Amino acid sequence: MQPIISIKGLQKTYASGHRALKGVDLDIRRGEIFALLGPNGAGKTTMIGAICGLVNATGGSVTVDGYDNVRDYREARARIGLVPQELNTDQFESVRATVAFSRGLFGRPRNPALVEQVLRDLSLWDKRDNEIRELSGGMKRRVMIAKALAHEPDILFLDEPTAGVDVELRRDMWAMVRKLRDRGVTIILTTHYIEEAEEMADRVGVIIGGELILVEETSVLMKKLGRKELIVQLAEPLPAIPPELADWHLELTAEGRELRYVFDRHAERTGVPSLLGRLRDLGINFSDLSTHQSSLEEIFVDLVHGRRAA
Ligand SMILES: Nc1ncnc2c1ncn2[C@@H]1O[C@H](COP(=O)(O)OP(=O)(O)OP(=O)(O)O)[C@@H](O)[C@H]1O
Repeated sequence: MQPIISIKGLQKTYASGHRALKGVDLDIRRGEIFALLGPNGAGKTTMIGAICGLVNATGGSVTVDGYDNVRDYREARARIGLVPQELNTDQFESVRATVAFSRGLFGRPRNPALVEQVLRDLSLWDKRDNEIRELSGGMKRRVMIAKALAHEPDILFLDEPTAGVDVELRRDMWAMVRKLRDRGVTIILTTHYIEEAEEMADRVGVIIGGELILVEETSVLMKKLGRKELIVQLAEPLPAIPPELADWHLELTAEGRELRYVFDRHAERTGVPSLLGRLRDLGINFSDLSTHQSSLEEIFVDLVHGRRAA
């Protein structure tokens, strides 16, 4: 199937000279939930802006459902709903009018029943006549989503949808995202949280320093990220790893005082009990054991180094 969004060599250099996107290639599949994961300043918002035509790319191209997002801007943009990180709406307007107006902006005919449905889906119906400024922060976020959905887009972008929201809103947000996906809407969200990507996304892209360094099915990525390290502090230093321990592919560090074993924390058999049993059989005593789970930051660093080495 033809991808719904096709990004080729996308570049953005800001007037300051900062290269926020360094040639990104990516195809978004029709109907998937795609999470763009990366630390602060990685280029996530710039990338969304460049796809939606809000940021002028300095190189490359983007097609949305076959429409070039510069040449055929209106056609491309009409297919996209965008929920930005920041609130950008008239604070004195009512909730219902805001959402209905947004539909009109895309040249869609009036459809009060649809606006009602969108407001109900987002638990905003009771607030329909309130002015935006009277709403709580969480409610305002919901309005931004309603606004993005008012013209029935095929693609929804959510820029850090759960940054600073409470548990209830987060849960509602995910329920809504799943419902939209079931209706065939393609969803692209940005996040700092690996757990969020794990829970929600079909695929994950990792962006660092303006480069998309990895795109992977979530299940495959989680396997890679599930690596954990066991460190065995030895009572007596070893000159070398005994051949009887070859199966575990250990590393001997700290001048022979530590054995390091990397395992998959999701695996049914981690190999840890058998390793400890074998150490005992070989008469290798240890003074302490500790485990270490890679943090997202370390994983990012590893990915970047791995890429440089390659
Ligand atoms: N208008 C601008 N002018 C100059 N530099 C900018 C501009 N907008 C963003 N940048 C820079 O481009 C880089 C990428 O910013 P961007 O907002 O895309 O990152 P992000 O991954 O969305 O970060 P965050 O997770 O913090 O939202 C950052 O270094 C940022 O300072």
